[in-house]
Amino acid sequence: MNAESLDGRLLFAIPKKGRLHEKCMELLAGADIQFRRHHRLDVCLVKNHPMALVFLPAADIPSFVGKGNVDLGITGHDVILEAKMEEHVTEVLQLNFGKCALQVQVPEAGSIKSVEDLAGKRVVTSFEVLAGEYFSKVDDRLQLAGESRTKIEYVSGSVEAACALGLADGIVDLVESGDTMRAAGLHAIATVLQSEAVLIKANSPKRTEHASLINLITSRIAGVVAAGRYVICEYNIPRESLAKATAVTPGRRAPTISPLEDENWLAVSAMVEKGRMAVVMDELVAIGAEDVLIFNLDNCRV
Ligand SMILES: Nc1ncnc2c1ncn2[C@@H]1O[C@H](COP(=O)(O)OP(=O)(O)OP(=O)(O)O)[C@@H](O)[C@H]1O
Ligand SMILES: O=P(O)(O)OC[C@H]1O[C@H](OP(=O)(O)OP(=O)(O)O)[C@H](O)[C@@H]1O
Repeated sequence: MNAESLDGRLLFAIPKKGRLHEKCMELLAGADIQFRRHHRLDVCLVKNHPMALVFLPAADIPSFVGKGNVDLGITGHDVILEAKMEEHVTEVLQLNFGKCALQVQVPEAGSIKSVEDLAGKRVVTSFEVLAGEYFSKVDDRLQLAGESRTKIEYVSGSVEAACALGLADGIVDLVESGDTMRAAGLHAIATVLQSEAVLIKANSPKRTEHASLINLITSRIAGVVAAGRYVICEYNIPRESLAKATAVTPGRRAPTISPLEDENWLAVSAMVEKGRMAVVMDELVAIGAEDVLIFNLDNCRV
């Protein structure tokens, strides 16, 4: 592929590997962004839009978008702050995956119990900017100066091994399930920030002709994300219990209510947040609902 074939195309950056890659592939399919990625090629043309995908490390995406070389991107909120790009990009959508927390961790068995205990000692991390800012505030608060301030050291991966290897007294690393942390004999003593994957766009794009395509792609991706967040709940309810039942399933705008052949009963259909699904079903059954059905959404525009 040559540079000319990218002329006039919107550039959309996607994490090339790691935790966010697979979910991004699902989002692109759900948004009907069609492409064929040739083996080892990191740029590929989209067949059904004037767009090209660029596959990049998640950590590099904020600066490509922030500098306007790339128009749209998907990456973690954490790496946007680590790259100091929060004023150069707009987080257009939260994508409801890649959820994790950047936490200060220390050996479970050791004598360090708090951030104040750790201050002034050695901290190893892949997030040297965020860890540096965090401990700089702690050091200021404790009035630590010069050699007494916390020493932050960068490593690019396997951060959790640093304490066992004698390189660090504590680490700052991402935690999702906590399995990695526990397996390394560590526990969290503070949270620096919460993160999830986000769709970002350039605040100062090099090309301005793509605004309407950016809006179209954003709305398609928003539809796929919402489809993963909601289910459709349908049930039958005795007419006299309708008010109680619709208080449990108010829907996004309002529930759909249809008559049944039996005039004492009504059918209700409403969108429900996936995370509330089991509780909603419990409550509906307790109120007298029958035939409670849950349907997943493939896609939607809400
Ligand atoms: N355990 C996790 N759970 C959820 N999201 C995560 C997790 N680890 C990382 N992330 C998110 O994914 C982003 C990229 O992290 P990842 O470790 O996949 O990066 P990578 O260095 O590009 O890939 P790899 O680790 O394969 O080299 C992080 O900045 C964070 O936003
Ligand atoms: O709390 P958990 O669910 O165990 O997830 C946390 C781990 O996930 C990430 O690493 P990843 O597995 O992506 O590999 P990496 O160390 O190569 O970045 C992160 O750096 C932690 O090590």
